[in-house]
Amino acid sequence: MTSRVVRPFEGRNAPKVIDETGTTENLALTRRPRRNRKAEWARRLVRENVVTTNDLIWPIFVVDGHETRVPVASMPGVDRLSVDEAVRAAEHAASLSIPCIALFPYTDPALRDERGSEAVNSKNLVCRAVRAIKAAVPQIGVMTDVALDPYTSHGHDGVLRDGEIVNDQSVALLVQQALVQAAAGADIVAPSDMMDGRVGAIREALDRAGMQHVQIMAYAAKFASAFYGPFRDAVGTNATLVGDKRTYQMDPANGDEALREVALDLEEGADMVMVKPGMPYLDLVHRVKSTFRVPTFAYQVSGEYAMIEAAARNGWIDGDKAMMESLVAFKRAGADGVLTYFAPRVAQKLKAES
Ligand SMILES: NCc1[nH]cc(CCC(=O)O)c1CC(=O)O
Ligand SMILES: [Mg+2]
Repeated sequence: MTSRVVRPFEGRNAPKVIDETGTTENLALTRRPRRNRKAEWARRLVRENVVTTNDLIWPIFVVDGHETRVPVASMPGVDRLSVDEAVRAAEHAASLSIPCIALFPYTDPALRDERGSEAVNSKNLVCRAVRAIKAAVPQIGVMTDVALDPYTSHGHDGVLRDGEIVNDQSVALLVQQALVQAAAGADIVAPSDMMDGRVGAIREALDRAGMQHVQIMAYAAKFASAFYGPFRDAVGTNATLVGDKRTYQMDPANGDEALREVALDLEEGADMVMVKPGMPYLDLVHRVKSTFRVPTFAYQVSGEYAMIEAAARNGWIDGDKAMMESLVAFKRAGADGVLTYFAPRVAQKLKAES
């Protein structure tokens, strides 16, 4: 062995070079953490967290058309799917045992208006997709996004009046939107708009309409983030968005406030809560889970996906390994599940390894 002690150091455990070949005395270590890492079987034995297919929610973009797949340039590997293709994707997800998919529409620009009226049209693209998917693949969970941004001419999640996103008037529309989605067959409605009081209002309206079984996943701690850029390409809101969303989405500097937001949504009846984005906010995934002990989800958002894919496609990181590492990090932080564009790839990989 040619290993040598380079820097001299003293103490009980100092290894002494005992001959000119560089051989040393063993350190008198009681604890050697490396023992538990000595082989793959040993690492498997002490592994604290695992990613399973049960942890995955797959976000899917839908678009008008027939047998149509429109690539999202800023999300390599992700396409917008026409309803028939979305049904095929749902079948694929079910065959991989992915428990749930989440639908996001690219709304025809001609249908976008000041109030986002298309959001409450019971025959809109998302409602049609939900009906088709639930008819063909009833065993998969379908989640819909409650927010006006893909439907408004200004790209905001609520109603814009005199330069302000007006809260209570927005909530009234969001309630109608959640109702048409639930009536179409959505299993989970997921308000991502960050208006105050919308969870309670939606819960009450669903219950009054006899839809007590419809779950609410609240985007409870959602931040005004630069990591949503590619998503806004996918749903066409980069083109429409006027200004930014900082009067309703949270300031990335705040952590305690996220706990207050989560507490409110739980009081109002949220069944599950979400932290979004994911990786830059793992501290909050951990704090939310350890504070409330409720089903807690993280959204690995479009920009996170795009960063990993861009680096991988440049040969700068190993994409598959980075994907799995990012997902186990969510589990380690305490997430019960992750919304991720990688879902089918992860499920495929887990299936191949089992
Ligand atoms: N209500 C909009 C919405 N729902 C999910 C995302 C982002 C998801 C992603 O980036 O993957 C956004 C973007 C936004 O708030 O502008
Ligand atoms: Mg809130």
